[in-house]
Amino acid sequence: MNSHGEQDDQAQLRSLSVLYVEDEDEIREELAVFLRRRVATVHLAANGQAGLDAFTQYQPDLVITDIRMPVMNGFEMAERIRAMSPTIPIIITTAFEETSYFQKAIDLGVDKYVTKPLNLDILAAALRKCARLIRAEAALREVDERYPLLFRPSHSAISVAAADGRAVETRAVARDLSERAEHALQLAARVFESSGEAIVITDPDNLILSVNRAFSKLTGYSQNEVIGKNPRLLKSDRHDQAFYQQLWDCLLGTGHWQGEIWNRRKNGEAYPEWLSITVVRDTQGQVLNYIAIFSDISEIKAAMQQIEFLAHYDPLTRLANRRLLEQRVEQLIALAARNKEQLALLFIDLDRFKVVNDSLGHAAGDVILETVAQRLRATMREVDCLARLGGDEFVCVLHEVIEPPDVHAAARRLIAVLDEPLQVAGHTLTVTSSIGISLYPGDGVDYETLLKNADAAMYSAKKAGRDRFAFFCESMNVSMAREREIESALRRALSLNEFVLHYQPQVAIGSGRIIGMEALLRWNSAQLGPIAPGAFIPLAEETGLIVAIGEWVLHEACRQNAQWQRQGLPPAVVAVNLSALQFRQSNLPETVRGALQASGLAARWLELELTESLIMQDAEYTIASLRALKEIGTTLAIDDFGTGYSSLAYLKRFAIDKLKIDQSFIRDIPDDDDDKIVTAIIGLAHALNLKVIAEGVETDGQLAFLRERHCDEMQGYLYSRPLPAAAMEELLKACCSPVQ
Ligand SMILES: Nc1nc2c(ncn2[C@@H]2O[C@H](COP(=O)(O)O[C@H]3[C@@H](O)[C@H](n4cnc5c(=O)[nH]c(N)nc54)O[C@@H]3COP(=O)(O)O)[C@@H](O)[C@H]2O)c(=O)[nH]1
Repeated sequence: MNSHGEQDDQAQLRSLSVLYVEDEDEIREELAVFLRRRVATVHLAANGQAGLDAFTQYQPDLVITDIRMPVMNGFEMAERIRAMSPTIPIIITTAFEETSYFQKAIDLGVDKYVTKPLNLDILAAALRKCARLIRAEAALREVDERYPLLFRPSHSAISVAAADGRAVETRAVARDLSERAEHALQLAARVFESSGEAIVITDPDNLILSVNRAFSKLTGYSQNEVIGKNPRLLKSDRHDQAFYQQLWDCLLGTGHWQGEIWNRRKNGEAYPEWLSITVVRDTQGQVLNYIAIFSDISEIKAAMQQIEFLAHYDPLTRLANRRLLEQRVEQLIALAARNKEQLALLFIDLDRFKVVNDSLGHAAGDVILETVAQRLRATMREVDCLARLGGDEFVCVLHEVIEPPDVHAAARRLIAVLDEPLQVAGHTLTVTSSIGISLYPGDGVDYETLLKNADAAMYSAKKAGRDRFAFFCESMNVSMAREREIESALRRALSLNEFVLHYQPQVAIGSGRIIGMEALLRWNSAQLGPIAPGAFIPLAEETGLIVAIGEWVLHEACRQNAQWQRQGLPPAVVAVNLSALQFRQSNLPETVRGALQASGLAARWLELELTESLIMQDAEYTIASLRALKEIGTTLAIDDFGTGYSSLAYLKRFAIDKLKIDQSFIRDIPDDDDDKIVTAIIGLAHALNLKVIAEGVETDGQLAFLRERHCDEMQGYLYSRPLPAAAMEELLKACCSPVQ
């Protein structure tokens, strides 16, 4: 037997339960130790009757028994066991070598006869043989169950071994199945024909005798085309000679082989199949037939490949996913450590992707991500590892003799290629990116640390204005940790009622009267203390929390303003800032209407401020959205005017009422350049029939300048800082002190 078969036998043995019946205590205990090392369970009995009881109770797979024992001898016990279980292997161990004993054993269908004193090697071989018998029996049972009565071999054999290993006698024991009925054979033949699995029966020379319909369907060969041929006509080129050699060794050694194999259909297509072959032998052990049963497993394999793909790749971009990235980076780290080289991990995050995704829809977002993946692939070397972590986050790992100048160059290349405009859903968009870079081994020696540090560097690139890259340095982790802290407190702030609004008066420059006020959000965190808007509003935007927060601001500003009006205070417009994400919510008009209805505030007392850069991002969308807001009756102002790139053509089409000159232009008045810009903005607003307000007015000189240029309104510390509601109320009560 080949060693593979021996291993199979031993494995089979390890799963078996054995009943050992022996009246001599010493021998029984000694052999029990030997058996326990080889089989799963050993049941012991001291005589035939106890053995019979144990057999009924435990239903073991194999019985080893002495013959001469008190109460009931081994033959009688074996006979009764055989009556209950005709195929169970039985090994007889005895000191008696008389022929009558052998004859009796043969009549009983005993499988092995091992003489005492016991030679443990011979007993071990007998056990292995029985294990093989059990396995073959199981395989035959399987065939038998599927195709009843058709392929059942009709023999087993007994061999008798003496203590020195010499064969004493071998005889065939018939287990004749001839009584199987004619109608059962016909039934089996029908099963054969209608089986969904392909079946091939060959003769001892392995020439095809018969195939069923499923065979023809699967392979494309008709019965006539294959009868008399060797099944190797199906052979593909996917396996070497050693594979087939092993198959045949196993088949002839154990009587059975099953496994996955690639074959070829008549049309030339290779396909994988699950093949199970059984050898049918006659009573002399001569091969009668080979029966092969197989099914096409292409679909199962394709499904498995798909699962394998999904486990390691991002289905949208077909880049490696987070799991595969981690594996690859760990391999690259090991390689770099061996070769004493550096690695660079580039963490790439698209700027304001969420805004685009929310406004243009997820299908457009997917197109952007696919385009980015293509561009990254085209820009990086084949050897570099590229992955999508999820969302709009990508990672690129540069390796093989990496020095900082190479990394600079690569990062610059990536920024440039991602900056190029792309076409999505009929829009031309520019989606910039921010890149954080960590280096192995300087910034970390394991995947987790390198990724975390590159993430911190990416964050810092974003903070520095986006569309750039940054190398990691230790201080970044500190500021990132602080931001994470703020972010987690921010998620709870609304439910904890930690937000309030302050109001900054807006004043008509001509009359000096308060005509409005800007509602400005303030957060007093129970956990972190007061947090400046500049520190949490960008975070709220990045996380999307701004939508819920912004809705709260709208409701609160309207509620407060309506309440002041009900108190009889002079009516004033309340201006509320809308963030980009809020503006892109398709239900924004409903939200605004809801806030007005809930508070009872008339729409003309609510002004919505949108930044110039926001409304110019997608001007056509803006035109429609502004119109929808305008229909509600609110006024609309463009905030931070002068910092974006407005198109005059669009400005004329936007349903706006007011331009708000950015405070950066006011700050340096008098300054030649800024003076000119402010003058031009005022002129433009008036030319377009729009009001104009200057924000950040801090000095009398600035106010005088604005008054001279006929700027309509002003807002700034000169008149008042943003005030809590109670202070603003007092100011409204004191009613409009004129500007000096
Ligand atoms: N989406 C929302 N954004 C909001 C909301 N509330 C505030 N914000 C935005 O946060 C940014 C910072 O706001 P804040 O710290 O409140 O600063 C405002 C004023 O305090 C400040 N200001 C006003 N006058 C002066 C001045 O004379 N000098 C000076 N140095 N600063 C002054 O300007 C900020 C108002 O800016 P703007 O909105 O552009 O009019 C800021 O961008 C807010 O927009 C909110 O509820 N939602």
